[in-house]
Amino acid sequence: MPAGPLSPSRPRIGVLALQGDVREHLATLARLDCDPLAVRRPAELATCDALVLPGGESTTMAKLARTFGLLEPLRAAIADGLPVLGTCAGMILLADRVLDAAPGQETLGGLDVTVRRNAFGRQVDSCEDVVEVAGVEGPVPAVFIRAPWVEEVGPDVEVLARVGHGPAAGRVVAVRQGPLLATSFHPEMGGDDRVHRLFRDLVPARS
Ligand SMILES: NC(=O)CC[C@H](N)C(=O)O
Repeated sequence: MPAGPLSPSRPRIGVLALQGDVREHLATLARLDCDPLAVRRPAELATCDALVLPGGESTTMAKLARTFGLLEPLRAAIADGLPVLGTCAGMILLADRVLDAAPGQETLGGLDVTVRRNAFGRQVDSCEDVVEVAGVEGPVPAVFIRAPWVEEVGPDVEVLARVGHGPAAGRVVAVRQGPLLATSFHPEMGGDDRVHRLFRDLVPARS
């Protein structure tokens, strides 16, 4: 479904389009009942009912967000309760605390978690797995690419998924805090829309 006019019921869901796997998220959102929009400017962000922070490189995205004058508007929108889905680098951008951050690396924050960048180590730079995600029926395909994991969660954060087996078994890879949802993996690459649907369901209908 291509981006169309705003309707009373179809929320506009933006994808931060500075770097990373923007197209995959837009394609996934286009299959849901919403109006997807690539967001590069504060004026575009202001029209969104929700936002996806894609996977890519969190340091680059944060620098570009500052260059494009988006860093403060994004922080303000999150503080104001904008529903946000952060995947992989997007999870890092949402995190309040980052371990193994690049020197001077900035985040948007809002999600009361500590994440570790590139946590799975070099041997498992990228891998495909399945995880059980609370709120989704049955296993969800999970593509991990130089992925972070969540090391600590604050009291208001709900753990939605953990790695099921292997050396990283038990590591937290999906969380939710109110309207903020974050995954270590790339749900937009697994050919499965259910994590995006879970997020879509957090977005209030337009009034
Ligand atoms: N696939 C990804 O988004 C990788 C995230 C990347 N390692 C970072 O630190 O931003």
